[in-house]
Amino acid sequence: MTELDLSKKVADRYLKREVLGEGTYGVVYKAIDTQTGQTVAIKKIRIGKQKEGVNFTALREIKLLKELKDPNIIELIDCFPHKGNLHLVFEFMETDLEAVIRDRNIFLSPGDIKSYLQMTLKGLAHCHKKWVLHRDMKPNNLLIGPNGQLKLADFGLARIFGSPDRRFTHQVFARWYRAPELLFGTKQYGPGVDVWAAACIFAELLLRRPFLQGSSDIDQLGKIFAAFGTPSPSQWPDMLYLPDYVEYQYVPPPPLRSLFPMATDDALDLLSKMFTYDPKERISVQQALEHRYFSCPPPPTDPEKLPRPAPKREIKESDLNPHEGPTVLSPARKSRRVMRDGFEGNSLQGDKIDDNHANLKQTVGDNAGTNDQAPMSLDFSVFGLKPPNRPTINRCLTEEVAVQADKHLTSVVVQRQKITIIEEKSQKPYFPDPFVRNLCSSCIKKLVQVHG
Ligand SMILES: Nc1ncnc2c1ncn2[C@@H]1O[C@H](COP(=O)(O)OP(=O)(O)OP(=O)(O)O)[C@@H](O)[C@H]1O
Repeated sequence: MTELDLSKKVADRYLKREVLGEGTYGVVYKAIDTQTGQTVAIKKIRIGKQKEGVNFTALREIKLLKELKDPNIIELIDCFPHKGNLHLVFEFMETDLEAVIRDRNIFLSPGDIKSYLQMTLKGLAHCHKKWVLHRDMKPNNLLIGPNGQLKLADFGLARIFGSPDRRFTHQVFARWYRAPELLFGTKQYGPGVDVWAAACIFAELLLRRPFLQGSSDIDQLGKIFAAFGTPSPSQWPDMLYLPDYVEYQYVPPPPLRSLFPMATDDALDLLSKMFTYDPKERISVQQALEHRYFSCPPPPTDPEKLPRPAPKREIKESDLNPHEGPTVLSPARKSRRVMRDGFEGNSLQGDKIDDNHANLKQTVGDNAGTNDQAPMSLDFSVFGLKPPNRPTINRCLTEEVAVQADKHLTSVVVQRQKITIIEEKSQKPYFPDPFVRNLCSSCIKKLVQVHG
């Protein structure tokens, strides 16, 4: 039997049902395994048409993932090539951690948070033991099964198929979980990148909102430094030699307690160890699991007793968590200019949001050395409102800010394409350039119409 016959035979085994969604690597279908009757999720990965057929190196690597069997890792039941696509068959999962975090009807007790973090770390520990990194940890990659078990999904895909293409809007927010060494362009990284991401998820569980919401890679580093202080070379000696290293203005670290007012001392201690700048000094997943946070009361909640989110597609806008908790604003980066000269013809709506970031990055490079005021990132909590939804393709992320800004601002002055927003009370410029930078041209027009 040829490889092709074999793959056709396997493909016939699964009865495709509805599309569950589309991710970075392709479409995911619900399906029934006709041999076992089991409901499965099939991820169809586009690998393009290749003359020599499917990419068997990728296939071989994927088969290795099949060996990664652990209660906290989603089981890769099967994989097969079919019509130029790789099909990965996974156990079907009900929901994911993002849905839990965002469902405001769910109260997460300290024991619940501990349980979710423990399951996350246990899954990671198993893979790190086998020298496999995840590289794309985020709450929607942590799936939750019918018995409350949390399982890591998309393991190793980033390595096998390359890093997710960040031009896709739905991938933009993966940067919120990226370790500083990745943001500084390191080529050599290890399990520490997953520990950092797990720390971001821990923080998100505590705050019920994403912790460090950078709008570009540069802004992401700014957010990180604002939260933990700008790292000194003695704190992280290798930092100076990283490919994309640039010096940031020094900011001292605020007390961690001020960012997580409700966390216990043990939780804060573990969090600070997971958020260590130098990846060589960062706590390992195994050490994290042995931290006293897990052995001291309260015990982690039994997975079966964890609060269950409403089925994914039934979550309504009104159920989303309001934005609460402290603000993290970015410190300025030295010697950079991010403001573009004009906005006309530079609409940044919808699926082009990330192009904006690309433009900004370009501008930074082009203007390195100028002394314009470096931007602070806009943090949505200054408006005391909910954070932006994770974007969908057609959503203008900045629109919401513009609308909220309406309530607080009195006028927008447009002068030689430079826009100043005047604050109501003080009548002084409010969030100058950096704020405007975050608005797309149509939002600016809207503001101008209202106030100008
Ligand atoms: N094993 C599974 N069981 C049930 N639903 C799943 C499973 N795997 C993925 N899904 C669903 O399919 C959809 C697409 O998933 P996929 O993992 O490809 O992308 P994503 O997680 O939405 O985004 P990204 O690619 O950026 O991680 C999501 O709604 C996801 O919840």
